[in-house]
Amino acid sequence: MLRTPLPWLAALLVAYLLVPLVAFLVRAPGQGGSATAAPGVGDALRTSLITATISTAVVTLLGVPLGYLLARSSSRTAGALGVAVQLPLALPPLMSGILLIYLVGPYTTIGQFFNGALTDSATGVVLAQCFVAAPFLVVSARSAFAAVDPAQLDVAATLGHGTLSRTLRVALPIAARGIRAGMLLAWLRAFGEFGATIVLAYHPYTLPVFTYVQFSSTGLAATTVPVLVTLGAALVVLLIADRGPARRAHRRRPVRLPAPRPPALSQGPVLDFAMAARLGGFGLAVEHRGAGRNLAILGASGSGKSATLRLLAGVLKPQAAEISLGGRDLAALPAERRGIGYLPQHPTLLPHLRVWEQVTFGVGADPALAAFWLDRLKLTDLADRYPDQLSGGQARRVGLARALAREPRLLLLDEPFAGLDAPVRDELRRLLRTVLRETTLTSVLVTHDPDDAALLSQDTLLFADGAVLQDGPTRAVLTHPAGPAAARLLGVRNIAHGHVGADGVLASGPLRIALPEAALNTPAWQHTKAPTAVAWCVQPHDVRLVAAGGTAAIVDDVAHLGPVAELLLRLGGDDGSDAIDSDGDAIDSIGHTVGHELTVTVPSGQEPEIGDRCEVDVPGAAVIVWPEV
Ligand SMILES: Nc1ncnc2c1ncn2[C@@H]1O[C@H](COP(=O)(O)OP(=O)(O)OP(=O)(O)O)[C@@H](O)[C@H]1O
Repeated sequence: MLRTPLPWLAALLVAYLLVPLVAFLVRAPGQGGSATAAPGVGDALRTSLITATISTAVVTLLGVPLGYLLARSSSRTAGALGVAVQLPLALPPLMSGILLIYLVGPYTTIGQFFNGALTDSATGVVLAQCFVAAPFLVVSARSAFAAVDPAQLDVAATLGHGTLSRTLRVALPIAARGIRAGMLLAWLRAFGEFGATIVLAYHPYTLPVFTYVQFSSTGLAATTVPVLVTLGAALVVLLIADRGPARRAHRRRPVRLPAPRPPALSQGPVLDFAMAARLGGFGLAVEHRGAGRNLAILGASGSGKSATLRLLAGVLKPQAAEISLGGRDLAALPAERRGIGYLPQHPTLLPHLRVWEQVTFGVGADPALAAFWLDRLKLTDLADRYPDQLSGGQARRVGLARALAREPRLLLLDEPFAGLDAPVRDELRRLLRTVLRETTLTSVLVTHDPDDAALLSQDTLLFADGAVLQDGPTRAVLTHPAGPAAARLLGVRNIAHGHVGADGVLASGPLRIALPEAALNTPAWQHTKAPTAVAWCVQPHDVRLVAAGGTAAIVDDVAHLGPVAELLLRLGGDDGSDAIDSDGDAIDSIGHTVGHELTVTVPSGQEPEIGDRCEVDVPGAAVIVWPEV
């Protein structure tokens, strides 16, 4: 028994559409004699086939650019235009014909210019068909172009392709399926057009007009042949369209790779930039003065990391920008002339190209160099594959090979490991580290993971809400974050508030930590006077469990993380001292006996049980303190 009414509803519509056809086909043989009563059917068929094909060609030629422009523009004019061009769909075709009379009728300027040849002629038939069929093509083309990922066009720009080349080699092939569907609809609509045609061009007869004339002069029986012919022609076109282009892989020969050539090694140029941009309500201002060749940008989601890369790539318009790469000003150049390799967040391989065609897609890409990178990135065996035959990690590697095959001066990588599982991520990270070391490439890597920064950069820039929090050598940034927000971005677990007394002792909840002289001998402390309100942090692996002489704590949780166990300790036991939550803000402990929480890691096997009492020591040398502002 069917549990849903959906099949019934669908079956009802199918029956409604097909039963008249079946009834006609059942009765048609009995009216076979009427075939001789339709002597003009051949001419009408020819007229319909020719005019429908010409109309489809015309609306395709004009409608594809219109669909492209409508899809790419978000202006109000484009929106209004998009609605207006669909008007013929809403009008009864007869009225469309009447409207056309006002444009090309024999008494209009255009009509007189052509001596009335635009009506009652094959040209008139084409004009009528174009009017009613064009919206089908425009709407299909617009949706097809709207589905093209703008990042694919951005990447093509960074690969050296100008506007026309991007349209023809990226947007058009990707939208081709939708455009083909639109062409089919337009052809069928033109082939079946009656209302506008009969007003604008009664002669020469098209099949629908011929059928109508037969019906009104001789009766139903005389329509059998024209209806059969119309059905046959439409069926043939539908079958041809349904077959589509032959499966691409079967048509192409296997790729023969040229002998590989390694990249020429030269010292990577120094990158400096200062840029400002506005994205809707989001403002971005970022500056970096490079020391190392490889920069990592770390920041929370939505902080402006990808926007920074897009500004560097030249695919996002800045309010102001200075970008100097080895002393050369990039900001004045369009994306296609910046000589940049850009890997956006999502793989942006072109669905119609095989791996080999992808990696040689860039303008000026050297096939020998492409072959080298295919080999180095372990892609040689995949050279014949299409993107939908690759895994996520393989697709990222192809994107990387494509960027490298043009020998870029600067490589921009937007979260290249996002969404990959741990082994694939580790392999790709190792490969990338090797590539950066071997090529002396200058690079900017956007990531959420401090480990990526540690492995793949010499400089790190921390980012929050569109502004720079900290910029400096990676080792210094990772070990000495400039403030609690920077520490939080780097994944530091124990961040809290407290006071440093004149004796240099940090008091925070029940903890008393003697700070070394060096911790307070920094520029940040020069204008402060004890006792000073501070924020502070310590890494879990720096905190020690001690047998005696430490701060009392209770084990609240134990997580086993392979070689180490991570403990969540509640400090102060049950003495009711001020509590500090995990974000570092003091919270009222009235009614609770919760102490200051601390996360600690110990070698696996040495961890206590949940609920155990223990004592902890926080070494002053491992603590970072920042005066509260
Ligand atoms: N085309 C746009 N129009 C309006 N706002 C935008 C546009 N693109 C990005 N934004 C906004 O700009 C801000 C920064 O976006 P961006 O993509 O640079 O963030 P991100 O740091 O890379 O984040 P994630 O790590 O999640 O990728 C976000 O608030 C986002 O909503």
